[in-house]
Amino acid sequence: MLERIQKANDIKELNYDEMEVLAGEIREFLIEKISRTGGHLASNLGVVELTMAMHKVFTLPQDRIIWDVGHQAYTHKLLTGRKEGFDGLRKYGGMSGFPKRAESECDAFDTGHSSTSISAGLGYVQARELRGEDYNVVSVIGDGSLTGGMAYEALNNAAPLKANFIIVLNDNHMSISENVGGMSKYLAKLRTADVYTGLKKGVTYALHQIPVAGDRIIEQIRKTKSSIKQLVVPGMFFEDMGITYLGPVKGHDIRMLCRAFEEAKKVEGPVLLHVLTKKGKGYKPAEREPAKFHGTGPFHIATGEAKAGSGKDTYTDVFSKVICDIGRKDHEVAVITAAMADGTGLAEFKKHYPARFFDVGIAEAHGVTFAAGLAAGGMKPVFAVYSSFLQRGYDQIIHDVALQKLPVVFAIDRAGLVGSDGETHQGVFDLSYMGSVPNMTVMSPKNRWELADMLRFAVGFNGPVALRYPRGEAYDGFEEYRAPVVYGKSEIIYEEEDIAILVVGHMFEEAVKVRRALKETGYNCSLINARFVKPVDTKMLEELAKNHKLFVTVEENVRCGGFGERVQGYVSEKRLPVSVLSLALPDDYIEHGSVEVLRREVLLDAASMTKQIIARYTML
Ligand SMILES: Cc1ncc(C[n+]2csc(CCOP(=O)(O)OP(=O)(O)O)c2C)c(N)n1
Ligand SMILES: CC(=O)[C@@H](O)[C@H](O)COP(=O)(O)O
Ligand SMILES: [Mg+2]
Repeated sequence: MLERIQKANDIKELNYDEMEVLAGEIREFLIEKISRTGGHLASNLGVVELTMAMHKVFTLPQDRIIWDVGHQAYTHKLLTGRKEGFDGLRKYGGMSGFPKRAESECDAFDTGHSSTSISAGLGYVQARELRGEDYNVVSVIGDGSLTGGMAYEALNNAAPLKANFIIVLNDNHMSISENVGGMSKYLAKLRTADVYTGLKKGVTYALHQIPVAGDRIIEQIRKTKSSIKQLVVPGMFFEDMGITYLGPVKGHDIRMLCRAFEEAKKVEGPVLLHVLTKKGKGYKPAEREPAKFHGTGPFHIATGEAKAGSGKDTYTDVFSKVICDIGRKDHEVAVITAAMADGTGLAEFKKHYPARFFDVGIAEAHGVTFAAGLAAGGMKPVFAVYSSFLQRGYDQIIHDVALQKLPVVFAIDRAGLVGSDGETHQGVFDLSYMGSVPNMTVMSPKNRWELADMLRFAVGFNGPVALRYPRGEAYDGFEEYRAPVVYGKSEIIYEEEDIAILVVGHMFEEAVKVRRALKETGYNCSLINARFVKPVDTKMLEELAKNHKLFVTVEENVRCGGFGERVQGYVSEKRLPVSVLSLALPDDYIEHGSVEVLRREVLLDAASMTKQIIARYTML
């Protein structure tokens, strides 16, 4: 069947029996391809039938499907003529793992971060109405993504709409790990609505049989919060807002899904179609461990075991161990994650100290202010969060944390280039956005030992601290360089003259190679581990300026607002007699690919940096 799908809408030629065969083939295809390339397996296996039904009922690219997060859009890519792209999935120059308008006209909106789909869909709907156009708009949001505040802002805004807008709630009761919170509980109730409704109808009937008193009881219940109506009409939360609720629908039954979409199309106004799916459906290891197969590297299909892995600790592993140790000794330390307990390494803390572990859902902005509240209440909160997701909390960082000088530690994981997730996930802005906040201290470790030392320093510090470290294996070189962390002080690794490399965090490993290459070519070169990006160690700059002609700053962050600009600013302001070469990321978005390849592309690999330094030095 898959052979018959060459382009968008080809699926319309298949009957339901053929579609069922196709669903099986798609699953086989996805498992086979992702076992080689890695990718988001479990979520994609869960939406095979849902995607097929949408492609059967709607016509692309006229109709617009907006995928929340977009990590589950693989079947959509397959059905829109991108089968060949799967060999290069998430590789440099290859197909993205997320929807991209630049990749296909069938991708209506670029995503990667969660909870945006209803807002974007509503925007499309209003544009359609204003321009007098005629097409369907379907936003597909998962139950995990429905924990994000933006989704509610959008539902609130969509409720009074008079025109058709279809919101699909893909409910597999999982975020990356188990979903959390009140809405998740509510959805669990809706999931069993059939049984529940039947039961309540029975209760109502029985009450009616009681002469006089029965009717009174029903009336009473009607007035209370748990009214009969609430019990017999599933989806009341949505209905009461003015959003038509349809469902729950079995998400692996193609016929039923198609019927439900046909119904949804007829509704005048916003309609929420509640679809129940199973994460990892059709691949036993993923069904058993959906969190492990949410995003996976290459694996052996027969066992589900990972193919690669050096066995070395990642920076996340180091953070995980140290924060547990800190939490064991200091009972005022509490940790927060925004639905990334596994990814940030906080799952271990949860096991040992569940009362001081908080998963706030995919709600980074709330997570920041919640941390501020914890700090104001006397706790020492550590919010472990990916760099790109923390972008969501910028105002909260300023307004709720830094303005009040509250001691919140931001353990910023996935800082720098993250690789195959691409533009939306590269953690390349945090030095700029954190550095621009008054009262914020910004630091980054050169190796695993320094991450441990800095984390202890940060937790003991009386003010907000941003501690950033990257995805991947922790560098374990230079263990002997472990001078105590002192506020605002950098660390001299090699002291010479002429050229001084001042490096931020994990780029240290690359800078060591650069210095070696420079030495081999006959240059003198000092190497300074910046440690603090804010405040910059200006005393050190003054000292270095006495016998160096060139400062080279190295950081995996955009140049704009980064460490290099801070150093350059100080040098200009004080008229220090040195040139500054800032090696950083360009003012651009960086696509997917391995970190190694991407660094070469942006000239932040050791060889390219060495060349740039020599070129600049020779010009002096
Ligand atoms: C703002 C933001 N925070 C965190 C993430 C990481 N993340 C990606 S998918 C996901 C879970 C989404 O759950 P759900 O929407 O239910 O989709 P499912 O994987 O269950 O299909 C999370 C937390 C993200 N993409 N964006
Ligand atoms: C889709 C999404 O946002 C996450 O699944 C992300 O891909 C996780 O990245 P890591 O693999 O770095 O944990
Ligand atoms: Mg889910």
